[in-house]
Amino acid sequence: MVKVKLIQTLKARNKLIKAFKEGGIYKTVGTDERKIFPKIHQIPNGQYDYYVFTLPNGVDPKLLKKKFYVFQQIFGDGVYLDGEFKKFTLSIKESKKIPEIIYDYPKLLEIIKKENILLPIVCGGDENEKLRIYDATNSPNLLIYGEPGSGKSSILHVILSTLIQYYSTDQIQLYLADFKMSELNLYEGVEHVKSISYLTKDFAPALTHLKKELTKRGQLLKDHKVRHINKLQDGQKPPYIVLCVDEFVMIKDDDIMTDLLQIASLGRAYGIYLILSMQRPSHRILSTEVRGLLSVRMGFRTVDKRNALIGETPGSEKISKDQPGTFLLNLDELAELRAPYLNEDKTEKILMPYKKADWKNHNYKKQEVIERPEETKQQQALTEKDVFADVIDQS
Ligand SMILES: Nc1ncnc2c1ncn2[C@@H]1O[C@H](COP(=O)(O)OP(=O)(O)OP(=O)(O)O)[C@@H](O)[C@H]1O
Repeated sequence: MVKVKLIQTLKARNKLIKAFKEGGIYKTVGTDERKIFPKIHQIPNGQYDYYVFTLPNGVDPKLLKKKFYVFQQIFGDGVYLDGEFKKFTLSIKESKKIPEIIYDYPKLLEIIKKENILLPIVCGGDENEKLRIYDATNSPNLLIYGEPGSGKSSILHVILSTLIQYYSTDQIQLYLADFKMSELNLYEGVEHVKSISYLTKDFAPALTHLKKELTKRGQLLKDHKVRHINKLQDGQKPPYIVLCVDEFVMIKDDDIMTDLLQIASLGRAYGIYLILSMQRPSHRILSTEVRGLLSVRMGFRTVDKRNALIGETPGSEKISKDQPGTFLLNLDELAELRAPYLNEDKTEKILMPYKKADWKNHNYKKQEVIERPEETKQQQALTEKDVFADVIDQS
């Protein structure tokens, strides 16, 4: 037994030396150009899954970054290097290899009903293929990010098409924005969809409409002396609204951003929920204010550790390219999941029965025309304080 362990340790050590050799990570001394490799302090064993080593004086630490691909070639995609000047840790993460998850609506429905979920956001399955669905009425605003090809579009189809199948048009309305003009056009014609904006100039009026809707809903809650639309009786309850913005980073207009944040900050009580998707989380776009509003993150494979940290799913940079659709869910705690896979063709088939020939884009405008004039006058934005100041909480 001891002998087996010794052989494994030696093998692991030789593997790292091989990487040092192939990457030229050593210094040479003497006329015979003897190689001095980094000093290895820790080797993966049953207890640790990482190496610790220090560079000999005179070896440029930048070399490690430059030759990182050599570590990847030898240890695989799950390898990760941490350290700055001399001491480094090389972690070897065995990917959990969650098998591909088939999109199975009846199975999802069973879970939604069993767990009594009001606004179901489907996430995916864990290594035991146990499916996770959370309730957006508790965790209202979601951020999805990851590099191209990591599985963002597929999860959006999973989330949206589940909501479309689960709810009638009286129960949910979707406002979509697709600034890449590539992912969401297949939702055109679906009766639940009120608006699909491909340009920010079309999106601004949709947000203005939603702000008016906030005001109306605020008044409704005030009139009924309740704090959440779920507390209203059936028949009084307005539909849930899901606002989904793909490539949210393309919003360069400050006014639009302000409107979006206002909707997100008040949306929870009013039944308006936000889903944002982007490739690379950055501090510029994810300001402290935006981050404070996001209650859930789905971090698909990110280009590097920095992006993963900004998004708040540390480790999503280590997700293997061979496992598209795998992501870290940050909701209470971090969990590794794989989304069910839905491509465009399958989504198109699911959506077919919900498409209407007389569908018009931005048809919320029609709603506004039939609004009574005294309602339209009261359009200044309400704050939560305005609405609840004199309300006795009956919730
Ligand atoms: N959940 C999944 N399970 C298995 N494979 C998946 C999954 N999601 C995506 N894939 C695979 O990865 C490919 C890319 O997925 P997808 O288009 O969703 O990525 P993306 O992050 O939206 O990329 P882009 O930003 O370029 O649009 C798909 O064509 C599919 O082969």
